[in-house]
Amino acid sequence: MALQGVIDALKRTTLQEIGVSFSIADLMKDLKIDGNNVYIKVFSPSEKYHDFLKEKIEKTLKSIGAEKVEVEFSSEPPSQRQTQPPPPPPQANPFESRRRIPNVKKVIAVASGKGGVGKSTVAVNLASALKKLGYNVGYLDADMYGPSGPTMFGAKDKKVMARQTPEGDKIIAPEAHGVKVMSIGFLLPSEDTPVIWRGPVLFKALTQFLFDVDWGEEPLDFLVIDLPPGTGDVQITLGQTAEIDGAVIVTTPQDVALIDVKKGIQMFNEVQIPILGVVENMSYFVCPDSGKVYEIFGKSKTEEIAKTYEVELLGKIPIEPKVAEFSDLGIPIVFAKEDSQSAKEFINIAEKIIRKLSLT
Ligand SMILES: Nc1ncnc2c1ncn2[C@@H]1O[C@H](COP(=O)(O)OP(=O)(O)OP(=O)(O)O)[C@@H](O)[C@H]1O
Repeated sequence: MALQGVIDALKRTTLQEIGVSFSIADLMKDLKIDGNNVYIKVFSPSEKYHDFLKEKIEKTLKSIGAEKVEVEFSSEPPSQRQTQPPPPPPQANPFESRRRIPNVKKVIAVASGKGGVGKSTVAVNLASALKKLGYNVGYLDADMYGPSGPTMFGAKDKKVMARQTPEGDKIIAPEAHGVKVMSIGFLLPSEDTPVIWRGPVLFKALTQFLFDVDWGEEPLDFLVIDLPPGTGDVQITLGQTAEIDGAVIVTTPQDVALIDVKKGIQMFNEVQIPILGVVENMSYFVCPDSGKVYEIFGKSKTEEIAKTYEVELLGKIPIEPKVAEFSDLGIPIVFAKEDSQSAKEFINIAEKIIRKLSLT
């Protein structure tokens, strides 16, 4: 089989079914042809798509005469240095197809390596703090598996409307506390509906969420995206499809959470999203009677980790029962109690992020 014929066939094999605009050739890291036998290595960070990609590659190559097709996967994106096959086409890096989210100046993703560390609380209050500082802000709850944003913003019962535009239908983001809010939670029939997102459906829903929301007439200064916990498909899809200006990683001082911080940092480096810094949540508790500070989860090692990975520790949020109480009432602490320690910390963190992003 001729090398060029194989490359051409792989270039023609697009992956629109899973919502991406590149072809198999764009993902290719290695290709060897021995008679009618083909060995190919492709970039695919998520195992979920391995069966789909393998089947697609086999079908393509067998249709042009291959007998044996061996497919291997790599989580490393194709590099510029590869010598075999010949230099990739201009679109070789999957991150090059990233688009800017329309009508948004700066996009911030809030992530955590582990569930339950207060990522949504931080994302909601960061958006609120930016609003309080005078910016036009949107909040996108991309936690497809457990959307809590609408509750925390007191926006659970908001109706979501759509409008037709020359670029297609747009979902209009309702407003809560002056912040434009969008969440998959708005589109589910009830809070208890289990959402089972499988590969291609997830890609499509997330892409729509990222690009088809009407955030209002004025461009947003900041869009805060609340990611699901962990380092899975949503994060990778986001990294491949949208231009994110910076990521914030939320953790708690426990060792187990910190292990996941390392994973989070590595993942953002892999998907080439700059890290703005780490926020340590539930850092300490101040006894209201004595004013004594208790480090409930033990001595924090977040600073050490941040130094090792050369990321900034943006701030430490204390455990304050009011944070949870107001969250349940649908009023972010930044709006509900601006003199609380947590609210002050959130404002400090927002100011640091504004400074960092205005430099990029
Ligand atoms: N600093 C804090 N002080 C007191 N309670 C807090 C604090 N931060 C978060 N909480 C509470 O902890 C719980 C978990 O927080 P949250 O839902 O923000 O976590 P999460 O990391 O987003 O969780 P998940 O990964 O499940 O989406 C909530 O009840 C929240 O109100």
